[in-house]
Amino acid sequence: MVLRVLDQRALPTRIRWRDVDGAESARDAIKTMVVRGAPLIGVVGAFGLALELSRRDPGPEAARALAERVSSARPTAVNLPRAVSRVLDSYLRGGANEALREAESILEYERESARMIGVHGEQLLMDGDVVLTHCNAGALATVEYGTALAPIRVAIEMGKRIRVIADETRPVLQGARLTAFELVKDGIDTTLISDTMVGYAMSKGLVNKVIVGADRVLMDGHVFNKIGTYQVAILARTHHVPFYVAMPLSTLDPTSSPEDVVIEERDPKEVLYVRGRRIAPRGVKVMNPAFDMTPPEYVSAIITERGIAEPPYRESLTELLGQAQQ
Ligand SMILES: CSC[C@H]1O[C@H](OP(=O)(O)O)[C@H](O)[C@@H]1O
Repeated sequence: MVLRVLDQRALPTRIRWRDVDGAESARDAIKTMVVRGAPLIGVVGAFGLALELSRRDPGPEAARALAERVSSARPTAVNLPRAVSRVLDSYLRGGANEALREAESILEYERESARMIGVHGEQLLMDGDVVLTHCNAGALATVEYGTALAPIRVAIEMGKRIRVIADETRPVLQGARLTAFELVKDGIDTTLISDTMVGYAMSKGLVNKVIVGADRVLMDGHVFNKIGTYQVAILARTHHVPFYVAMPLSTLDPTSSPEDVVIEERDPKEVLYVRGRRIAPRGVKVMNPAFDMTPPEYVSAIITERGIAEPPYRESLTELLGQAQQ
């Protein structure tokens, strides 16, 4: 048995599939961003580990080592280690079949969470709104509805006229390549802008709301998301545009402090090249942090599958988490 995943590095110009049949192929698919997006890498990591455990039944020590290989593929999104840990615990507790059942349960959880984020988040959108989004937090980052794109999809399903502005999201271009791909395919009115145009669009009153996804959210509302999110949040605050974060509770990290979170530094080539063409001279230095942190004071509300959390976030997120654990 294998998990067939869409190679997102080839989108939007080519549809290319890749098989994940174990821990190493899952690690490689996640690390090289064949698949990306916090919930989706959790799902792929879970299945990669579960498929290997069900094929080899390697025993506890080897299983722990395999889990570590998958969990360490990317450091920032909390969904990955959480999902892998759930599969490992299931294997240690109940064997290989239990591990596969846990992976399937994680998939179903993310599918239903995405839909419910849409149902709750839709209430924040008004007919005629133009919603700006950053990076890709759609079906290609999760399962089906997405997170940031879920309220947009549900609002449109309910008859609201919603238009989207997607920024390109350098350097990996998830906005231009993935969000635009998804929304055009769905027939949703979408305008692509470069990252440098966000301030201009807001200054001209072209943006009514912002919704972004998340890779890790702390209990006090610090949001770790794609690089560039922080500056979108600052601009939204400056222009009095509500800035919403959409995330399943699987992305909530109840224990870490901001200084504990590792911001992934990716290959400088992602900045030096665009689709294989070099755009900067040899010898230039490069920074390539894949994520940044947005402090809670810039976050208008956090949309989850259990409802909408409003400041102060420690109280509201604790309440929603408590409901989820009942
Ligand atoms: C719904 S999680 C999507 C989240 O993941 C993206 O990062 P990457 O493309 O590097 O996996 C980005 O931060 C999105 O908001």
